[in-house]
Amino acid sequence: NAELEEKLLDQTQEVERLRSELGATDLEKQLELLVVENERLKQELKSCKTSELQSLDAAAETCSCNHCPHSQNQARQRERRLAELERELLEKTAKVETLHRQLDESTRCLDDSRRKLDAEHKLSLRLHECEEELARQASTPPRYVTQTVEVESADSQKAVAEMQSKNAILQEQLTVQRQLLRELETQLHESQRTCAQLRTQILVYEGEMERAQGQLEAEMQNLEEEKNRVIEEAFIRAESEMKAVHENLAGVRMNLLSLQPALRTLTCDYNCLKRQVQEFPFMLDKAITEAKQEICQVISEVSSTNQELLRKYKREMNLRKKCHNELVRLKGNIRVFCRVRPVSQEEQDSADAKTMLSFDSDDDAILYLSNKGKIMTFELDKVFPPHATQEEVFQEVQSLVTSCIDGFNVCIFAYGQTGSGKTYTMEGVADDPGINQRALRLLFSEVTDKAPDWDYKITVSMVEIYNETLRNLLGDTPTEKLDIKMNPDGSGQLYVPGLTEFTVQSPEDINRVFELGHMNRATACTNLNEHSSRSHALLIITVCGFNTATGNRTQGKLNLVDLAGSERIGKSGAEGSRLREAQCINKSLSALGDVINALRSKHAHVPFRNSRLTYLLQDSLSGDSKTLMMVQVSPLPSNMSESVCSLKFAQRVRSVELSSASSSSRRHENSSTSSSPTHDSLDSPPVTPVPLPISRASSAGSTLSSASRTPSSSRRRSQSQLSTGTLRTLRGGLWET
Ligand SMILES: Nc1ncnc2c1ncn2[C@@H]1O[C@H](COP(=O)(O)OP(=O)(O)OP(=O)(O)O)[C@@H](O)[C@H]1O
Repeated sequence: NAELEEKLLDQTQEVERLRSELGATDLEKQLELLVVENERLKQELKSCKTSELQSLDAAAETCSCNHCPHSQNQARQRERRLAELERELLEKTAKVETLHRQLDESTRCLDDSRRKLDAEHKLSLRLHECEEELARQASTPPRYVTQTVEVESADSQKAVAEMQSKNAILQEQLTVQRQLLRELETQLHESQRTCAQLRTQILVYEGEMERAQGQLEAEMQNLEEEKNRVIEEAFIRAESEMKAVHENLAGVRMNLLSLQPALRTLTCDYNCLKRQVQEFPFMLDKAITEAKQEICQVISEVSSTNQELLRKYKREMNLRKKCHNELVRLKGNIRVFCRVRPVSQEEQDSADAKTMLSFDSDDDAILYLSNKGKIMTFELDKVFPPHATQEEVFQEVQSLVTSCIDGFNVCIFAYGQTGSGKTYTMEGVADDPGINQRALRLLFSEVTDKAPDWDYKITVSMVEIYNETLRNLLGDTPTEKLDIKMNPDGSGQLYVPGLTEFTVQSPEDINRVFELGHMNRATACTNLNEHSSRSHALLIITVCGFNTATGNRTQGKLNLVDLAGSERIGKSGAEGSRLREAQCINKSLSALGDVINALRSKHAHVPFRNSRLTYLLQDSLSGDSKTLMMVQVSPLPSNMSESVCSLKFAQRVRSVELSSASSSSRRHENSSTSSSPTHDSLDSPPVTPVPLPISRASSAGSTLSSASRTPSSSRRRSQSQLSTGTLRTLRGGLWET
């Protein structure tokens, strides 16, 4: 037990030593100091940075050349340096944090050691109690004898055994304590080593911080110097600028002194102007009143002049109309031109190329024809040689075309055998158009020129007559057959139900009309060339005018007709459909011949109704209408007999005087209407009696401006003539007389 006590004492002392050693370590103090120092450094760096930035800002403000690249460069360098210092500080802070963590670890170890020491302390207390117990027991008087007895007694043996067991427990505890002590010693060593390392690191950091501080101070020194220099420079510059400003100020003062008299003059002028402006409204009112009076006077003068001019204009218009009518009367209402087509390239190569036609160089109305050794002379109104251009031909017909603007009905035929150039003259080719296109364009440009005094409306219809059947070439269904009917309104006028009338409002519309007409004509047949030779093509242009100044109205109609080929196909022994075609062509051409013959012979009855063609053209063939027949002639010897026929027919037609026949014919045929303009007195303008308006939209269809009422007997006569052979009528009537 004594030995045990001794050992316990030693242990206790050792524990005490260790406790004193571990109780207040320098490490904790040093770390605390280090943290405080670190904080201080941070604060210092922060304040240093702030003051540096402030001084830089102040320097930049005072320096007027803060855009100077040198100072900008320095500022950038300083900023970089500050950023480096900041980075270093951050690194150090991180290291301090690591040290903190290590210190925490050590503190935790110390806490463990403390807990173990507490347990040891408790054990030592317990040991102390045991010792006291032992001492107490030792102080009791020795009872060796008794004890011997007692030893041998069961109680003493029990007590010894208990003591021994207690002793064993204490021994065990001592072993555990020793073990603990050894561990604590190891930990202490470890802590000491860590402490030494931390101290070294702290020393290193302190050195680094000192170095950083030194750099910072040096940097601040530099910045201070730089600031002073910049301030100095700025001061010098400000001084020089101030000097310049002073000089300017002196100049401005001088100017101000010299400007003062000018200002006084200007003020005077301004006052003067102000007075004038105040007076201006009164002057303006006065001037306006005077101007109004003058304008009223001028307007009344102009209006009286206008009235006078209008009266003169009306008188002149009447005079012009009269003169025109007189001219037409002198020239004859039916005019006949002849056009000889050129020999084509293919024909030139053949043996038939030799032309039998010749022209009079002094008279453009004479054509010579050599037939069977005889020279025949034909006198017409105009002969166009093969080299005549489309333009030259149109020049001759354009006065007729424009007369329909004045309210006349005009009819232009192209007559001749197949291939003699009728279609070329009327329709022309794409790059060299014929009379049709040129006429429509001319009418359009003329009526456009007459605006705004005249308000015109041009409408166009296209009709084909094939085998005595009328077809609407501008309609949606060109194959549909049209009929000529008496208008049910009792006016006695003819009309064509369903005939399309296209209003032309622009030059583009003209192209559209011809394209549509051509397309519709082509769709209804297999061979367009052949079909066009066997059918009559009519372009009907109506021009309605209204004079906005005089209130006059006019309506004229222009019929442009490309007739079917006139050759004697009936003699060639054609059969079937060709024979029917020939009969229909001959019927309509002979009816045309009959009509012209009747007009020429001043017959009381003119048989307009004998064919669709003459029936349709009735208003343009009678009265004061103007008719032009363009006889087309082929120059080839093989076509000579047909050319002779065509030219003879043309010469007979030329002698017809429409106007003289008009009165009687109109009496019988056109009792209800007249196609010619009315001849008024000198004072009143000519007013054309306008037939019923024709409208494309009207369901009733188109109206023909005159109607004929052929007596039934004459109609019967015409029909019988047709049935016995129209060809004979044509040849026997006009053609071969
Ligand atoms: N004055 C001319 N200049 C140049 N070529 C012409 C002239 N006249 C007619 N031709 C040409 O002659 C040919 C026949 O002309 P076109 O078709 O006009 O005759 P047509 O009398 O209308 O015949 P059809 O009765 O068969 O319709 C066409 O190739 C046409 O281009």
